[in-house]
Amino acid sequence: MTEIFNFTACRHLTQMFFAIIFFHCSEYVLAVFFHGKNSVTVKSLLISPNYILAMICSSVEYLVEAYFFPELKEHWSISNIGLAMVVIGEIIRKVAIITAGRSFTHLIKRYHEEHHTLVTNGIYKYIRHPSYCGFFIWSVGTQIMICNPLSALAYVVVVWRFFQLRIPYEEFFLRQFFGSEYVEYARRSFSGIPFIK
Ligand SMILES: C[S@@+](CC[C@H](N)C(=O)[O-])C[C@H]1O[C@@H](n2cnc3c(N)ncnc32)[C@H](O)[C@@H]1O
Repeated sequence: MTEIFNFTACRHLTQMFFAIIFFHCSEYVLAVFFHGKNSVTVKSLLISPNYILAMICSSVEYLVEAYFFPELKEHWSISNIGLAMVVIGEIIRKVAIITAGRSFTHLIKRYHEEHHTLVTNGIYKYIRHPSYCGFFIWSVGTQIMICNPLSALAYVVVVWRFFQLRIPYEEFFLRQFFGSEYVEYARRSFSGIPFIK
C-alpha cells in the first residue's frame, strides 16, 4: 500500500480532491447567489448516482494501475495537460453560469418563467452551451490529470453521449420559449460540444 501512495499519487489525489470540492461547492454557491437559498436543493451539488459510479470506476482504475503499472502515472506532461483542462473547463463553466445569471438553472426548464430571458451575450455569443462545453473539458481533464487512460476515454464517450441527448431536449423548450430568436441564435453559434450541431 505504501508503494501505491508515493509522491506522485499524493499529488494526483490532492489535485483531484481540490478539483472536485471546488467544482461542486462553487456550483452550489452560485445557485444560491442567483436563485436564493430557498429555491436551491442539494441537487445543485450535481452529485448523481451515475456520477458517483464514474468516480468509483476512476478510483479503481487509478489504484490498479498505480499498483501494477506505476510508470503509467509518472507522465507529468500529460498530467499537467489534464490539470490545465480542469482549470480551463472550470473557468468556461463558471463564466457561463455568471453570464446567464438567473436564466441558468441546473434543471432544464420546461415552462417559461418571467425572469427567464434569452442570453446571447458574452461567452454565449459564440457558444450556445458553454457550461456543457466547460464540464466536458473539466471532466475529461480530471482523468487525464491522474493519468487514467481508460476512464479518460470512457468519460469522453459517456459525457459526449449525455450531451448528445440533453442538448436537443433543452433546445426543444428554448425554441418554444423564444421562437425565431432562438432559431436564429442557434444558426449563428456553435453548440460547444464537438460533432453536436
Ligand atoms: C444547466 S443550464 C445549461 C445552459 C446552457 N446549455 C449552457 O451549457 O450554458 C440549463 C438551463 O439553461 C437554460 N438556457 C440554456 N441556454 C440558454 C440561453 N441561451 N438563454 C437563456 N437560457 C438558456 C435552459 O432553458 C435550461 O433551463
